[in-house]
Amino acid sequence: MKVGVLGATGYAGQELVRLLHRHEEVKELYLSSSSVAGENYETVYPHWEGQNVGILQDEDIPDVDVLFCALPHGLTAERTGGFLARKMKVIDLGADFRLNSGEIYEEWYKIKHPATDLLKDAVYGLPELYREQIRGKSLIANPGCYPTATLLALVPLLRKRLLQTNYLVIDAKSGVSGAGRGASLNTHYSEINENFKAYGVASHRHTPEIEQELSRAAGIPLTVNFTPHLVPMTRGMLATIYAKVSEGISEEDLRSCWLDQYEKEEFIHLLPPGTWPQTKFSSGSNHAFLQLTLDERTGNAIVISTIDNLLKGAAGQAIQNMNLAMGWPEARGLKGTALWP
Ligand SMILES: NC(=O)C1=CN([C@@H]2O[C@H](COP(=O)(O)OP(=O)(O)OC[C@H]3O[C@@H](n4cnc5c(N)ncnc54)[C@H](OP(=O)(O)O)[C@@H]3O)[C@@H](O)[C@H]2O)C=CC1
Ligand SMILES: CC(=O)N[C@@H](CCC(=O)OP(=O)(O)O)C(=O)O
Repeated sequence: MKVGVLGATGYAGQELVRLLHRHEEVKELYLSSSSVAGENYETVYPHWEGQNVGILQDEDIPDVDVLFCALPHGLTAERTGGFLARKMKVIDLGADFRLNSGEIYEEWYKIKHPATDLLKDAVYGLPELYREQIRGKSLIANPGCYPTATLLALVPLLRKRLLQTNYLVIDAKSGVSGAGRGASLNTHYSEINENFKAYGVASHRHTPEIEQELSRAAGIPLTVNFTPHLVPMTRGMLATIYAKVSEGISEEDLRSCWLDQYEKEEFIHLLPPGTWPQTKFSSGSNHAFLQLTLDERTGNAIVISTIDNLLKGAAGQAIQNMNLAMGWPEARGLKGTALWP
């Protein structure tokens, strides 16, 4: 099995390399970079010293069986038609194929979608919710990290009509690695350390992605209030969600709906009542943790989920998608719990 990674020098790319390097099916790995082709991978990431990962190639990647694209949005879609014509399976960790509509993409991403004709061929790659559609697919849109944390919590409940659709509030926090490796004013040390801030308020690009998938689950168009925050930690994501339950629905109904959906899932864990998700439960692993309560005074459910933004929120989920697309056991190469403490 030959695998390629475009954007291998980024944070999501590096996590892919870590997972692919130990994946038993992967025999040849091609790593590419637009800025440092010709360098050893260890030069970019010295912690890879002695592992012989190889030399970074330019973006003219050879034919591979599976190609992961871990590039900024807009750069993958323009080349995807060519990759598919060469019979490669493409898994895009960016946002280019997540939205069904080129117009909505343009509205939120502020660029014209480079390949709207391919949108209908893409599947939204959240395995626990769309497993059968992903199997054998050639073009997979790996979900965003905030959408992953949100959809895992809400989609089963909306599918079963246990929540009202007119009040969904998603208050989410991310570690700074979610913003990638590139330096920026908003993410450098003295802007982040001992600081905590909201950003993208009522305007974040993940809003239409969350709304698209929740509307699909609910069977009617809905909107959400979604507010992301940056917290002074490196990795991890925690979403606290407020939702009004449907008439007569109890906490037990919500829990048993989750149990029906997730009891056989290797990576999704329903915590025992009273134990609330912590980002460290997921850190360094592909596991997600969920908990909820029904606040009887307000009639609102409070739902909390946590994932590692770089794993279940990016590279880990992408490997799950590769395994499904190739017909291998879904957890191959993804075993292991979080680093603790
Ligand atoms: N970080 C996260 O938690 C998550 C990230 N994602 C998505 O995954 C993708 C990669 O993200 P991430 O690894 O965090 O980002 P990084 O900024 O860390 O990496 C992006 C990589 O893309 C390459 N690249 C190629 N062309 C360009 C270009 N024109 N401008 C900038 N970079 C370029 C760069 O490598 P080089 O210069 O060597 O070519 C760079 O290392 C993005 O679409 C992101 O939104 C999705 C979910 C979570
Ligand atoms: C902390 C932080 O900056 N996070 C990123 C989301 C990372 C991600 O999932 O981005 P894509 O949808 O582009 O793949 C952001 O808010 O833009």
